[in-house]
Amino acid sequence: MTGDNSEFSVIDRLFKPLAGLTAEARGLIDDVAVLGARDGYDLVVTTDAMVEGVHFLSTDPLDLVARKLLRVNISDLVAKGADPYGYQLLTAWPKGMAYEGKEIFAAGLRVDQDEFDFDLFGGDTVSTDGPLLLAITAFGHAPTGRTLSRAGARVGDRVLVGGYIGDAHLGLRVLRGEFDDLSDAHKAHLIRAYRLPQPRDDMADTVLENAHASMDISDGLIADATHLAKASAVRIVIDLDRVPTSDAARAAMVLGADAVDLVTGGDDYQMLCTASAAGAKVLIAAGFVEVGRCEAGEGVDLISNGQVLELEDRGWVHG
Ligand SMILES: Nc1ncnc2c1ncn2[C@@H]1O[C@H](COP(=O)(O)OP(=O)(O)OP(=O)(O)O)[C@@H](O)[C@H]1O
Ligand SMILES: Cc1ncc(C[n+]2csc(CCOP(=O)(O)O)c2C)c(N)n1
Ligand SMILES: [Mg+2]
Ligand SMILES: [Mg+2]
Ligand SMILES: [Mg+2]
Repeated sequence: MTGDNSEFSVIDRLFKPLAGLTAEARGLIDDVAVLGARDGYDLVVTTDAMVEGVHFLSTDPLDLVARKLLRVNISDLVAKGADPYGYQLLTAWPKGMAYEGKEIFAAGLRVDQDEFDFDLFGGDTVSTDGPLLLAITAFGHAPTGRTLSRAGARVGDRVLVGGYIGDAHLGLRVLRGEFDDLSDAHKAHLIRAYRLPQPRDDMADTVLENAHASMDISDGLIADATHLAKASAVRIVIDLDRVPTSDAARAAMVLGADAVDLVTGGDDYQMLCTASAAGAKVLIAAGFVEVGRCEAGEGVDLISNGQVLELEDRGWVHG
C-alpha cells in the first residue's frame, strides 16, 4: 500500500501504539511532550545515539538494536540511582529502508518498554543517505538533590563493578569471526552480551543508598574509571585479577583473548561504583564485585600480580 512507509504513516502505525495514552505524549499528535514534575524528585536526563557500523552491526536483528538503544540509555539512568520514566526517540532511516524493518524495530521497543516500564513520549523522524542512526533522550526520576555522579568518590573508597566485564567486546569479536573454536553456548552468551546489555534497574535504589560515585561502563572499565577518577580528583587502582569474567570469557582467553582487552573493549553497560567499606559490603551482598581502591592522586593504574601494567589502548574514543 503506498504511503505505508511514509513518515506519518510510520508514526501512526508503529509509534503511536508505543506512546499509548500517557498524558506526556499527547497521542503523538502535537509539537511537544509535556513532562510533569514529580513531587520530591528531580528529572534526570540523558542522551545516547547509536549508528549502524559504529555501535551495532548491519547484521544485528533490528528488534535487538531497538532494545539495545533503550538499554544503553536506561543504563545511564540507573547508574545514577534514577528510576526510568520515559523517552524521546530520533530515527534517521536510510532512504529505501523497508517498512518491515521499522516494524521489527518498533516491536523491540515494545518488549523493553514493558520490561522496564518505560514510555515513549515523542521524538523525530528523518531520512538519510547515510547509515541507520538512532538516538534516545531518556528521562528518569531520582530523589531531589540525590542523583549520583562521577564526582563523589573519596580517597579510601572501594571500587566495584556490577557484573561480568568484557563479554560484549568478545561477542562483537565472535560476530566478526574470531574465537571460532568456542562452544556454541559460549558464543551465544557473548553475542547476547553485545547485542542486549542488561542494565540493573532493580539495583538503582541500592546504588543510590550505598555508592559515593557511580556511572555505567560504555567505553571500557579502564576508560570509564579514568573519567570517574578525573571527576572525583582521585587515583583509582584496579586489580585485573579481581575483575569478574564469565565462563565464556575465560574460554575465549584460553583461545587467545587478552585479559586487558576485556577491560578496555567497552560495551559492558555494567555499573562502576565507589563506596565506603560499609557501603561496599551492602553492594557486594547485592552482587557487586570489588575490583580496586581509590587513592590520593590522579588517573587509573591497572595492576596484575601486584605489578602495574603498561596499556597501549585505554578504551573506546570517537573521532
Ligand atoms: N554533543 C554534545 N552536546 C552536549 N553535551 C554533550 C554532547 N556529547 C556529550 N555530551 C555530554 O558529555 C558528558 C559525557 O557524555 P558521554 O556520552 O561521554 O557519557 P556516557 O553517555 O556516559 O558515555 P557513552 O556515550 O559512552 O555511553 C555528558 O554530560 C553529556 O551530556
Ligand atoms: C560495530 C561496532 N563496532 C565497535 C563497537 C565498539 N564501540 C562502539 S561505540 C563504543 C563506546 C560507547 O559508545 P558512545 O561513546 O558513542 O556512546 C564502543 C565500545 C561496537 N559497539 N559496534
Ligand atoms: Mg553518551
Ligand atoms: Mg551512555
Ligand atoms: Mg554513561
